[in-house]
Amino acid sequence: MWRPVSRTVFPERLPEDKELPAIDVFVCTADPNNEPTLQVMNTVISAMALDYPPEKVYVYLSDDGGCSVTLQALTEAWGFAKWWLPFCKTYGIKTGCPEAYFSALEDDHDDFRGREFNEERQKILEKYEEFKDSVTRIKENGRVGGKSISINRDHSPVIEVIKHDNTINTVTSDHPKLPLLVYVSREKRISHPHHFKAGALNVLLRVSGIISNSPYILALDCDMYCNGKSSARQAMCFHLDPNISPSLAFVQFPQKFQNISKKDIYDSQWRSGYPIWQGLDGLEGPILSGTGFYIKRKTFYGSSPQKDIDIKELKQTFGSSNEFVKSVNPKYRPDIINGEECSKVFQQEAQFLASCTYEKHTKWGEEVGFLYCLVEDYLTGFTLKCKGWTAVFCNPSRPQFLGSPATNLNDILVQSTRWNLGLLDVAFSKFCPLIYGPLRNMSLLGSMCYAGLGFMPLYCLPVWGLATIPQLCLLNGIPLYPEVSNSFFIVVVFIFLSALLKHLQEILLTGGSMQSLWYEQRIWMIKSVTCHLYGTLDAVMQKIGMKEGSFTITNKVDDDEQVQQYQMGKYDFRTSTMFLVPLVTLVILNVFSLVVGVSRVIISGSFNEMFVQVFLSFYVVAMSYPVMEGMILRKDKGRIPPSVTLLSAGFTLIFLSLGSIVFV
Ligand SMILES: O=c1ccn([C@@H]2O[C@H](COP(=O)(O)OP(=O)(O)O[C@H]3O[C@H](CO)[C@@H](O)[C@H](O)[C@H]3O)[C@@H](O)[C@H]2O)c(=O)[nH]1
Ligand SMILES: [Mn+2]
Repeated sequence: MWRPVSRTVFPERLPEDKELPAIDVFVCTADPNNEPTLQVMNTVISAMALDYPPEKVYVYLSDDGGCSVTLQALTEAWGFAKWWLPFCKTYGIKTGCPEAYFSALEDDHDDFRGREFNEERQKILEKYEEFKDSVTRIKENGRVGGKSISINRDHSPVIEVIKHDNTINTVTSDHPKLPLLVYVSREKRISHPHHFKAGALNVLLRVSGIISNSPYILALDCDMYCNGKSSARQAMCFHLDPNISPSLAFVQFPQKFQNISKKDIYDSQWRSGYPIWQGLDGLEGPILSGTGFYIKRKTFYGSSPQKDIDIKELKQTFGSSNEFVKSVNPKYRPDIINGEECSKVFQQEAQFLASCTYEKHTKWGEEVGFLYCLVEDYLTGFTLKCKGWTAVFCNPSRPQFLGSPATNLNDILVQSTRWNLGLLDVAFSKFCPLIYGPLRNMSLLGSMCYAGLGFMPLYCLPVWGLATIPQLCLLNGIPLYPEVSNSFFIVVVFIFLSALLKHLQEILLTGGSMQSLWYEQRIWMIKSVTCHLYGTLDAVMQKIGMKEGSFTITNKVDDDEQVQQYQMGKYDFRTSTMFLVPLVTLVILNVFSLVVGVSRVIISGSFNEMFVQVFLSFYVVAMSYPVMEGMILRKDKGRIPPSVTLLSAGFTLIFLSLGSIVFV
């Protein structure tokens, strides 16, 4: 049964601080050119500032770019955190993210706090400015030829405990307790596959295993900062609840975004997603969504809630590190946190665990850790459910994690193509949710939700069909749908309206406006005919071995002009011809079929039998107004280049000739 669940937590009922379990926070970054270093550091600092005993928080930054710039900036971040954390604590600042706090995105009512606070705030602001300057300087120095920072794709592992302080457990006013901060850059060799984010997370799982081995892990993308400080305690309300805890794998918070424009023309908030997460919470739990989740470490070690790890096969499964194998026992407390210096032996072991050959002949990425594919979150979460683990969806009114949305069409389409490829790749593998799910512990409804997402890229087929076949038939005088006077006409109207009204209902229930319907329908159509199509083609090519999947990092650098256009609700068509041509071709085809169709209806009086087809062309044309505007009226940089229009007109001609061959 579909039973959407809303949850409330009571953190005041948690046990005392000294009884709370430790948490390892994993932050991933991969490219300082596309992922602004300052933003990454803000995410790290916001995680350090979580409202949780600092000696029980260990923050790990994985740097897949292997850039010394990131390491240097992290050291600076640690220096700033020494000021920032006590300030947040003393004054109960609601967000631990300094950038959000100082840029007044935050609603901490500072005006009412008095002089002492204002002086202190000013001092911290100066420290923050100094920190920002030093990050800028570090980046300037790191640029090659004044351009971009070079990504090191061939290097040995680098693991550094940013500050390991023996006084970590003592508190004095000038020596605040800070969470341990660790920089991890795994070994990269061009000849070795590195499995993208999942590979990075698995290295973090191992390295953290011999440093802190915390029973819970919070994973964060580098652009998703902790907007609230209480997420850890909120998550523990579930993880420590004896009624659900034994089978509970993770607590997922929604991915929410700041600065979404009013019109949200690219549906960056992905509105349709979270009602499904809530519904799934009534079954086995929400889909794992890559970032903002607190997960039990044990779930990564291949066991099910009822069955423990097979001790005999430890080394075949986890690789040959004795230290790591010891850590698979949740009770194991590594030496480093008992106050020992970060020894040479430890360094060697950590480097071994982060080397690119470590996983050879082990089950990492296949059965343990994050599973290797482009959508590691979706697949890992799915297999956990199949083993009998459950999850909960925690969606408090104050968003606990906030990211920056993609603000231009190109970023949206590139990102979505990658997801589509990844999803379809899973859907067509042995993990096909419709088969693998029901054969294991998953309910049919739960499996169908996973399948709905996994097979989503195939939407390109019906959408392409609806955007071409009725139109070509109309042009060739072939009626496809019931006549208006036919009683079956009502069925067509019912199907069309019910789909539209269902979407409208979702929008209105989630605080959107009537207008949002058009924006969301439009971007859905744009995605269906472009990135769903390319994702599907990529998946097919990958299956037959003609192409290898790759993880193009989503750009996180905002271009001011693009942001302005986005905020005004203007589409930015500066994207590749590959994305524009299918879109423009379909628009031209529909305009043509509308004009000819209407003329034909008037001349031949066939309104009755051709109504639905004329209406479909009209609907597509009406939806595509911004595309036509981009082709004809706009003269700015974000318009559709005439060369694309010309090329698309050529493709339309091909369609028309094909249509007249097939349908005549
Ligand atoms: O080789 C890689 C590639 C990516 N990343 C990191 O992975 C995160 C997500 O990458 P991003 O480019 O932001 O991709 P998105 O499409 O925005 O990410 C969504 O989709 C991913 C794959 O499904 C999920 O892992 C993410 O959590 C989810 O936010 C970022 O922190 C990256 O730095 C790495 O560490 N190594
Ligand atoms: Mn992202």
